[in-house]
Amino acid sequence: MSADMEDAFVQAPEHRPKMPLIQATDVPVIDISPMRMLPPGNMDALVSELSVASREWGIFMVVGHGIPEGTVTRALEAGHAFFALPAEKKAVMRRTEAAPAVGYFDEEHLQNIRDWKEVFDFFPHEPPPVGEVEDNLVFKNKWPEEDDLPGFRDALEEYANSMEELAFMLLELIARSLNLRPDQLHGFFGDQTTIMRINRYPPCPRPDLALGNGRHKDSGALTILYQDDVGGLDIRRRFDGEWLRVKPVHGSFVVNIGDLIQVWTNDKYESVEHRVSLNSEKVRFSIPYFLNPSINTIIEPLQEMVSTEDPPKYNSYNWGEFFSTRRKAGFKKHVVQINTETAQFRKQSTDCVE
Ligand SMILES: O=C(O)CCC(=O)C(=O)O
Ligand SMILES: [Fe+2]
Repeated sequence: MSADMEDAFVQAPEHRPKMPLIQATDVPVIDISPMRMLPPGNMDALVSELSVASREWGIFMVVGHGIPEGTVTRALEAGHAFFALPAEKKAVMRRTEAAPAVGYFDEEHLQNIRDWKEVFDFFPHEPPPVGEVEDNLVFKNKWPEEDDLPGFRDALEEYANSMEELAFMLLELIARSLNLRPDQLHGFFGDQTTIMRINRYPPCPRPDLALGNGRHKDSGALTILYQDDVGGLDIRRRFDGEWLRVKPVHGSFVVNIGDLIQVWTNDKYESVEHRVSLNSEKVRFSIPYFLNPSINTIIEPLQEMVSTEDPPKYNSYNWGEFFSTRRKAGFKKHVVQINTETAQFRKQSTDCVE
């Protein structure tokens, strides 16, 4: 199809980016500094801003988070150094079909089409093994040798610790905005399966045909994303399906409401569909932190979020099984696409009438 790019990367015509994109100028930017004051400042305004952003957008940016710029710079520099390693060093850390959870990878297939990117993933807390079943994921990080990349692991762990603190602050704000106990969501994250990732999107000869990340919704609880100033993150506007570019805001993090919050809130908050567009000149880096619950969590709408007038819109599902299927599905192209969307657990209208 294209002389300078393999067909594996080519998106179906309806999913190709149509340039130029509209800039999303009004994605909410939320200053969370009242959360960090001792004693905490008045949070009412903050909680209601967050509620509107989560309800209407499913995505917002946070500033006033208190994370030192140096923490971000060190993680970013570590990422640059990692991808500059010789291919044979990266190959040692490569995801394998038997252990497709974390490590280095450059063949992820979101929506069964290859993404134009390379990634390094790790678990900030290695989760306990799932059990005896042979088919299960191996939860073991694959770090480079310290001699090859001095300070790499420290820089990423420092960044992950900051993200964890921020993630728990956001969970508290979300809980407050739903009139739940401030720590009500915290209990889901005991043996968390959170993943941190560094994405490197190289310049692409055909940004009109390929994507750095195919369209998707994040399946965990929350994603906190650093993006550099190149730009490429696009979100899909709900009311008309139009794709908009999220302009990078220096010093901010992008927060995505994930599918789990959508299910827990029985659709009061909704995750946002997004993707990454490419360009032919610049390398782009981003660092997502995917806050995921404990492996054996049963996911279903929270009792407090349902009523006789608003019955549960989702069937229960097991996070570990879903997580494992989704990680495995993205490992390669399948003849028949595997359904790894949270939407598969939505009750059909006939299920509701029991
Ligand atoms: O690189 C980005 O801006 C977004 C990445 C993303 O959506 C993901 O890794 O899930
Ligand atoms: Fe994403």
